[in-house]
Amino acid sequence: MTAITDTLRLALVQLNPTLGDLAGNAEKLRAARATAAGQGADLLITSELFISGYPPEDLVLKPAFVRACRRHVEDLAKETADGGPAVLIGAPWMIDDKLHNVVCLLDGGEVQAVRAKVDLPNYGPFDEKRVFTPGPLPGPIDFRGLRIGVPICEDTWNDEVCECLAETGAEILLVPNGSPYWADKIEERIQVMVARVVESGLPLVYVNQVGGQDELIFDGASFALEADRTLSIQMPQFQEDIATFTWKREGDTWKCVDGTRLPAPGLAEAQWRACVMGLRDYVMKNGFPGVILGLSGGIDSAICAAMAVDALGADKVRCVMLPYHYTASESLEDAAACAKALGVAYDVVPIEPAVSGFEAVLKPLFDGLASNVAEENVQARTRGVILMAISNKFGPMLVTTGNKSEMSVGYATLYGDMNGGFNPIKDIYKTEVFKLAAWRNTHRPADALGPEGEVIPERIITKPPSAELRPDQTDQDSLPPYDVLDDILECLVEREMSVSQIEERGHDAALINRIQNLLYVAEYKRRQAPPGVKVTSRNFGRDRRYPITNRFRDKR
Ligand SMILES: Nc1ncnc2c1ncn2[C@@H]1O[C@H](COP(=O)(O)OP(=O)(O)OC[C@H]2O[C@@H]([n+]3cccc(C(=O)O)c3)[C@H](O)[C@@H]2O)[C@@H](O)[C@H]1O
Ligand SMILES: Nc1ncnc2c1ncn2[C@@H]1O[C@H](COP(=O)(O)OP(=O)(O)OP(=O)(O)O)[C@@H](O)[C@H]1O
Ligand SMILES: NC(=O)CC[C@H](N)C(=O)O
Repeated sequence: MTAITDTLRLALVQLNPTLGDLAGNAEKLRAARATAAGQGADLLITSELFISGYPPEDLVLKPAFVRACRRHVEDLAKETADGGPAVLIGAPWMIDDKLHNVVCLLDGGEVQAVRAKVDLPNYGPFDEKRVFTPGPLPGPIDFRGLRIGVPICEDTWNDEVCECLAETGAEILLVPNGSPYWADKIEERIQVMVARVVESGLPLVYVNQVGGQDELIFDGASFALEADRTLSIQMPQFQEDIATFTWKREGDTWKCVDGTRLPAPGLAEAQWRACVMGLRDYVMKNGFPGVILGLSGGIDSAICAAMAVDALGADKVRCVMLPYHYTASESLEDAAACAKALGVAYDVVPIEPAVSGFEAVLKPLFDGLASNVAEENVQARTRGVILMAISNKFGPMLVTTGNKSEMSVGYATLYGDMNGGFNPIKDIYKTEVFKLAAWRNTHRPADALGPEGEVIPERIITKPPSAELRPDQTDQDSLPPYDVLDDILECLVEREMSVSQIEERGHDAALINRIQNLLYVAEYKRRQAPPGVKVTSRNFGRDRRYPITNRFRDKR
């Protein structure tokens, strides 16, 4: 092992670990280390809590799990006796009977140093104070003569830890992250990291996890900032990568001399790829052979089918059209055209006999009563029963297709179209669904498994949305136009604005009050809804945790 005097070959390892698959994650690390060794690396840096996967949530409250994580890290440490690259790897770790979120330096056959995370995030999707104890303010770690500062993710979102590392002699900041994606997150991260570089005067290397973990998407996009704030490395977004770069000592600072910068995708592509990655990893990591979904000829199921094909390939996606009396002939044509464009298996299963059966059974109870939402919901639930039967019989997971606008106002039937295991568009408002569908018809991301060209027939995008649960129904019979609804919802959900603030944007006060009421009342439905991909700064699920029983209404 040579001392690091003037040159450091540093491998940035952004990989997709599977939560809880300790042996699998350790194997991934071994393979990455072999690759990095081939690239001449002295040191590998991986993402936060790499051995367990991030975020492990309450799994770390199980002592057997924490012990197993440690065993795997100690085994990996022994393997560094081979004189190859050293490793910075994260793990849940007991220190003096307290559980910490740490990074270990593995080198020369041993765990050379352990650093605990100081700043435990407890907002938005994060809940770390619940399970971890904060560590003391750290000093640098001596790595073969180089003093490396290793703040862990949230430690860099405030100034204290990096300042302490700089004051105690760190020469470079190496930051393992478990930083979830949401729209415009790359810019947010870079802004925050630039502030740390300016305050500390140190170069900073930022390595993030890749992959979907339940609701959260980790988008990689690791990067490095020079001490003068130059962005010298930008790694790919939504993709695993291992890349080794050379850092040279220049005077009293370190500079990357061979950095490369890959352009990040634009917002539409990023949102699409996040939804696709979330669905793919949910399905694959939970061991499903594929997915099924009800394809209605409407836009929500069409976009979900396209995302599923991009995620898994057409041979793993089965679509079922379940027509009833109110299904327009255009819907049958559009669903068939969409299935054909995507190249998926497609069945038509009329629900009339099953709905008639329910009506006959209910007749003695409902006799003489006008038909209403009860009968409408029987249609949605009949579809749900049939789709779940296919899922049970053949094994694929049912994809749930409700967008964020519908999830907000409860415009979906419990145990009907809310059935399913996972929802790729749960955090996408309806107006964005239209835009993304049009975007995908003209763009195909490099890692998409679906075809080029129009995958969502134009008429599905242009016709008025309808649940087709009664004659001539459209969504706008009971909801305002989606651009109005979505603006009000975004103000209420993402920005927590008051009714009077929203009114100042030009919306009608009575309408805002009605939407607010629908939003609060639908909390019970959201608690029973399947999880889905988070792509905004505030999703339903991990982020927004409102009470179900709640009499508060903001009044103008
Ligand atoms: N706080 C609470 N905690 C627990 N349960 C609660 C509850 N409040 C009501 N409930 C129960 O929930 C049930 C009512 O909910 P649910 O049965 O779902 O029915 P509901 O919400 O009354 O009706 C479904 C609505 O979604 C619309 N929809 C359906 C299907 C597709 C689409 C679309 O285009 O995407 C739209 C449909 O037009 C209708 O407006 C009742 O049994 C009620 O007792
Ligand atoms: N005729 C149908 N055949 C198959 N699936 C259906 C049918 N009608 C509804 N579904 C399923 O139920 C979901 C909710 O459908 P609905 O038509 O009520 O409203 P939506 O939210 O506007 O969805 P979409 O835009 O997909 O029609 C659909 O996305 C689809 O998965
Ligand atoms: N794991 C963490 O500490 C992540 C927190 C950080 N603010 C982020 O979103 O990137």
